[in-house]
Amino acid sequence: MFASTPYEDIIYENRNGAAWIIINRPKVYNAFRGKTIEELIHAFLTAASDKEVGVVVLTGAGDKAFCTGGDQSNHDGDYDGRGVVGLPIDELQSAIRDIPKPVIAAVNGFAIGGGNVLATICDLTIAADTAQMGQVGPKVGSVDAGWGTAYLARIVGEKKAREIWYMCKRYTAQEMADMGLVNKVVPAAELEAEVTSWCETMLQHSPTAMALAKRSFNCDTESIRGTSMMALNAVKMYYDTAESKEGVNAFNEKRKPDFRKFID
Ligand SMILES: CC(C)(COP(=O)(O)OP(=O)(O)OC[C@H]1O[C@@H](n2cnc3c(N)ncnc32)[C@H](O)[C@@H]1OP(=O)(O)O)[C@@H](O)C(=O)NCCC(=O)NCCSC(=O)CCC(=O)c1ccccc1C(=O)O
Repeated sequence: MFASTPYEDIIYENRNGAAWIIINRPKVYNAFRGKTIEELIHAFLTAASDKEVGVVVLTGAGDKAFCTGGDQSNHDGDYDGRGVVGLPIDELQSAIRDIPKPVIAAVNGFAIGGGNVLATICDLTIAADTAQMGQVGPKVGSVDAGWGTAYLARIVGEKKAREIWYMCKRYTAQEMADMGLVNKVVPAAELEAEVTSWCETMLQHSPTAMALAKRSFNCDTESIRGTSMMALNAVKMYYDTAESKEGVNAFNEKRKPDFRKFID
């Protein structure tokens, strides 16, 4: 029996002790706006305090995308919500890291931009063989300098992390598994069953031991939270520039950006 909570941009289901949090904006490839982030924070905090929940799954609705980051149609220097850049993205990232339960990213399609950062922060990542993952920030006038860069480097190594950000290529799920960003790749039709099976295994384990393990992993990279917060304020100033806006406008106008004109 599934218990569910009504939200507008996400779906929340308790599936036998696993909270499934599903970003439900398939028309924009599960890009997030302010409301989406607020609902995701609420859902993660709900799962954190629910004694019936032992593990959390983050995924996207439909078969096209896990999450493609900020909704570019709602981005004009600020996004449309609260927080430093109009998205309380820092609070969501902290919620995923801080809840004392494992979080699995079930990557069912594109995990791009801020969506790729969410998959990076989750404890585990299981991806469909059809998924494509990568960064677009420098192509669209943005950067997650903190969790998106320094923490990514802890996972895939400095050279690969720099390649991901500087080249803005799309990688297959298998390429990301080879780099260490994905734990397992499965045929798309088997993603839900595979994730459910990992949840069932972890639900048999001691919740306190699991929580202590997660906290201890986090300790080692905690300073990156400070980098992220500082960078968010720098990114806010960057979002107000014509150079950043050129990236957003180019994406929305479906053309290549012209950044060279901003060289002094
Ligand atoms: C996902 C793509 C690679 C898919 O490409 P393709 O197959 O060619 O399809 P498209 O025609 O491009 O897209 C299909 C359809 O979806 C719409 N769409 C896709 N992504 C978005 C989006 N993010 N916002 C709005 N709409 C989107 C697209 O317009 C099409 O709609 P139609 O109506 O059919 O025309 C490709 O689409 C792609 O690269 N998308 C990513 C775009 C992007 O720029 N994402 C934002 C990156 S920046 C970001 O996420 C920052 C937000 C943030 O979290 C943050 C802020 C400040 C500091 C740190 C962070 C942080 O990242 O943590």
